[in-house]
Amino acid sequence: MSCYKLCELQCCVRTTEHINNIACSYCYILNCQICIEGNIASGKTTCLEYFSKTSNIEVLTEPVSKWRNVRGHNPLGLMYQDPTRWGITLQTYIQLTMLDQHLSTISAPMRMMERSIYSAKYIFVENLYRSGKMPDVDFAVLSEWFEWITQNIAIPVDLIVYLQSSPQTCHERLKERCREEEKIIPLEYLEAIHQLYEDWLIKKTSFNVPAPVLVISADDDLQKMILQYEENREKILSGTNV
Ligand SMILES: Nc1ncnc2c1ncn2[C@@H]1O[C@H](COP(=O)(O)OP(=O)(O)O)[C@@H](O)[C@H]1O
Ligand SMILES: O=c1ccn([C@H]2C[C@H](O)[C@@H](COP(=O)(O)O)O2)c(=O)[nH]1
Repeated sequence: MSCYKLCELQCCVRTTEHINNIACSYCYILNCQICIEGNIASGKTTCLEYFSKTSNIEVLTEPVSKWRNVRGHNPLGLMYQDPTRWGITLQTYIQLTMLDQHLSTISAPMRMMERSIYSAKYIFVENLYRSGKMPDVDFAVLSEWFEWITQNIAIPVDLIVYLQSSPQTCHERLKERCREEEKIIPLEYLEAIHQLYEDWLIKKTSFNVPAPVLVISADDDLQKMILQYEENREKILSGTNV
């Protein structure tokens, strides 16, 4: 369905632009794609659950169940047990599933998606490589795939919402969540992921940032987080950081 049709159907708008078959400013808003980024257990899924109650928003959480079970195999668990052997296996599959999510047909005027193909590469692959746990050849092959994909396929992202949390908070929440595969994650792992996120989205010194960034501090309790989401609702839903 074209954005014009979507706009007309959802909002009964028939602007001059539509009559002339070009996208009006409303159409652009109606095709907004927002990625929620942040460390492990920073509260991304909880944030998405909150916004899923808003009408006209499609929410896509990370397909973690697929990463834990692909045809009876658990690449997420294997990676945590032996990152050097299984890092490429997990990250190749994550790259595929994230691409699939980015390209899937949008079923609402606005989409909020957990992480992105960009953080899979710039944060998690990079961390495996920098920590010496991904062999050069695996990193080279994954990088070739990533570059081919991003140079040949349009992956629209309008806004990145960065849930900025301290690694200590994430470590506490991770222990509470108690996902079997993640029980062995030490604080140092979360510190490394945090640093990569900060370099990418705050300092902007490491990799290309594909969209404007809205930073929300995520160390607060759930009630305060909801207040922050409400304070930022308009910015988030209009797909801007100003
Ligand atoms: N603001 C918060 N305060 C306390 N606990 C939280 C908060 N947000 C999320 N949690 C809890 O922390 C854990 C991780 O949250 P989750 O949303 O799954 O994080 P992520 O999707 O970023 O990995 C869950 O058990 C969740 O209930
Ligand atoms: O590219 C990626 C993305 C995620 N992971 C890991 C990190 C966590 O253990 C799970 C899910 O992440 P959440 O932050 O809890 O949503 O997947 C990875 O290794 N590589």
